[in-house]
Amino acid sequence: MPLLVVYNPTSGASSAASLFAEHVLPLLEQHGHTLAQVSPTERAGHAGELVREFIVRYSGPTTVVIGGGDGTLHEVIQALNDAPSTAAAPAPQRISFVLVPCGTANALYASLFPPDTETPDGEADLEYQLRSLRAFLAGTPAAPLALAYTTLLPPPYARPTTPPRIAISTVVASTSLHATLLHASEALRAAHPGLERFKLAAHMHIARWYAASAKLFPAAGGTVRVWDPRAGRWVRHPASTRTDPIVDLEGPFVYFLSTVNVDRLEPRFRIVPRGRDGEAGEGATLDVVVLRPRRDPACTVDDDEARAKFAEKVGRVLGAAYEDGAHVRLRYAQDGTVVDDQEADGATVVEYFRCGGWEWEPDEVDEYAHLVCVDGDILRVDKGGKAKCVAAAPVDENLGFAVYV
Ligand SMILES: Nc1ncnc2c1ncn2[C@@H]1O[C@H](COP(=O)(O)OP(=O)(O)OP(=O)(O)O)[C@@H](O)[C@H]1O
Repeated sequence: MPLLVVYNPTSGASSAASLFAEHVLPLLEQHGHTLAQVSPTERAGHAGELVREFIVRYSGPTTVVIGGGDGTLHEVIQALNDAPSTAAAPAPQRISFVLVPCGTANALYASLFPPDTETPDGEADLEYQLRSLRAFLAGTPAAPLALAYTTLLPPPYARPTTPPRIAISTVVASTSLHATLLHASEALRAAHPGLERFKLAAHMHIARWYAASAKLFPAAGGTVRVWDPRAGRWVRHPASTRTDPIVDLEGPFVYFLSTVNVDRLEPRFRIVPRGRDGEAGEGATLDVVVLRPRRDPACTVDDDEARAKFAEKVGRVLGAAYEDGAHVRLRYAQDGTVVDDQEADGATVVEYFRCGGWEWEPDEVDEYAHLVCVDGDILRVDKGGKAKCVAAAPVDENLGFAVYV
């Protein structure tokens, strides 16, 4: 099978070039692999172009050794999906990735290879970075990746001129705080190349509420489920029945984030702690984490003071996500205090859903509610439009994307 090596020398701490020259390429050669092509990316978008050109030249199943973060993988998958299907294009084949994590967050890699809890942040050792490569060298079969397809729908009164673009994620599709902070964090990249830029951006926007409504759709043939921390299992959402399975969520929202394939967005930020525990036979699903201030019994008005008070609770929730996903256990006491106590009377602070898809309809007046993040790319819903996201799994083992684990 032809082997393409692509790495993004600018991702994360800009260490990909030396990692590949000193370790990745020598290891591949020592194991007898012939490298059909080795290409560092030269600009944004280049990784996708390189992989597209490669599979036109070498038709058939392909393995790509990819060095970068989640954004680099996203670019490749997006470019392959956007490629025009012409008679001259090769028939689609499975593409398998060897991931070499060189990015800032490396959410997919950290989820596939959860870091040792004893290892301090930022001190992942070389052997840890080579685990997907070692799996490939050992001949382990690649595991299929689920995908999420996000579409921006125009307002119902608009006459569509082009078909809506579909954005594909292997990690995250989000709105609200997460989309806003990813948008804001890009401006901080030069000054803060590490993970701290996400915390800085979160701090800047943590008191913002987002005016929107959302719907959750079940996975094929099922119902929308919600995590019950008392029972320690998924249960049917009370509003989702076999005959009427759609769950409506009214805003305002603070957090609305959905994932596939992952249980964390950074090595320690385990925001969807059940995200790697798919259940057999349930098809492709999304894990969705939602924070809505109106669930807080102390949050009865909407003014600056209420938002500032709720922001403290948001900080507590996001902090608990760094404690092995403890945020999904937090509940409100009667007075709105956030407690880690399953005997507390109130609702869970976080709503943690498992579903097949969602739809997000921002209020026209709320600019920030129009932002959608798809694996780090920021999209904007048209005024009067909606975003829709659905989960999908490869239909057979010869198609789609897979990763060596
Ligand atoms: N040679 C290049 N010069 C500048 N930008 C590049 C180059 N090659 C790729 N890029 C861009 O760099 C962006 C960031 O890469 P990537 O997402 O892999 O790293 P990261 O953001 O540090 O990691 P993560 O997404 O895991 O947080 C990519 O979206 C891509 O568009």
